[in-house]
Amino acid sequence: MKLIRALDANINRSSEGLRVLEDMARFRFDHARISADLRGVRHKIRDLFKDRQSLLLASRQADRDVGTVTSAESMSDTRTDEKDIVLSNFRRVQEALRSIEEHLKAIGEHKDGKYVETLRFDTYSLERRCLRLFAKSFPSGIYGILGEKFSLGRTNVEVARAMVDAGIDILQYREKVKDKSFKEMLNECEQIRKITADANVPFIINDHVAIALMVGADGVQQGQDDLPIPEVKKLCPEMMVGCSTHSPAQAKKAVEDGADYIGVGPIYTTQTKEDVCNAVGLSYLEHVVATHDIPFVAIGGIKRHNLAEVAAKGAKTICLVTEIIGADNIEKRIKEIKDIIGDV
Ligand SMILES: Cc1ncc(COP(=O)(O)OP(=O)(O)O)c(N)n1
Ligand SMILES: Cc1nc(C(=O)O)sc1CCOP(=O)(O)O
Ligand SMILES: [Mg+2]
Repeated sequence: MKLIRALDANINRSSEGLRVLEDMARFRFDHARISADLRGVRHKIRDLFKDRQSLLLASRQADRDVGTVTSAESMSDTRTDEKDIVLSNFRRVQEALRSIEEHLKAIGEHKDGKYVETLRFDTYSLERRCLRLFAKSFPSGIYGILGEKFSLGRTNVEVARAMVDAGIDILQYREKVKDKSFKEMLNECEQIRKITADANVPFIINDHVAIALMVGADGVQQGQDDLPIPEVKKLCPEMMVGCSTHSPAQAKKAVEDGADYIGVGPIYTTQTKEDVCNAVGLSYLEHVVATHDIPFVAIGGIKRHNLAEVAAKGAKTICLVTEIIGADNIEKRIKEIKDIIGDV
């Protein structure tokens, strides 16, 4: 009976921890999928013991639990940091599942013990997914975009390395060279993923959702003629999904669709993008600043000579494509840009 009592306590402990995590994913991060997956683990534990409910209840003797004093005096009630709450609840759940596993084995229920072990492993990957939610914030500063056509003969990987070394704040892989295969792009993105991950620089992939998933990118960029944002969010629930917009109506729709950030442009005339619409000017930027809370990046024709006016309008993240990748000395160019932004 004493072993059953330990099982009962740990089933409750794991369920309580999972419920806290579920609510955190659901209400704090609006993340339906992670919340549902956590609920799935909780239900699987309950289902495993549903035929043993009366035995578990009969074993329960909370008033005689020698551990209640210690747990009431523990530091858990002083936790305030959200990440700390997530981490400690995962610990709690994993320890409880481990205890359930061992006690099931001790009463000869090896198969069930093994099953609980798989649930514990599930919680490790859920923990990684939850922690990524805290990292999903859009940086301010310089947004760099790669593209070999404009890189003066340097490879995307070489340019990425130079940009990261110079302190780029966020980097997008955008390769429009027609004769580059998916395999080649994947290979480049794998290398750039490593460079950006080591330097803690968010890495976004333009257009190609599959490549973004395969390399574990931090985000994916979609334009008006690319995939619908709600569908991409379903495919990449833990990534930042950026939507390129060129008008107030498109910005409104992107926000409604659940984009994590929007591109706002082209502010000035640009030759870098084919079939681009006319420059929208600073007025569209002003509209976004005045109307929306969503993070955004100003883009299109931005150079050193007009950068200050873009920043002065309230753009906190600014993208310069050819001004950076077309520079002979990328490190020097990024430093010049940082100096201009720093002065605004
Ligand atoms: C940050 C950012 N903003 C806008 C775009 C343009 O995206 P899209 O309209 O899909 O055009 P292509 O880049 O695919 O030619 C972007 N890539 N990044
Ligand atoms: C890729 C892209 N998207 C744009 C948009 O307005 O959506 S403008 C653009 C190209 C910007 O390049 P440059 O800084 O060299 O002008
Ligand atoms: Mg696109």
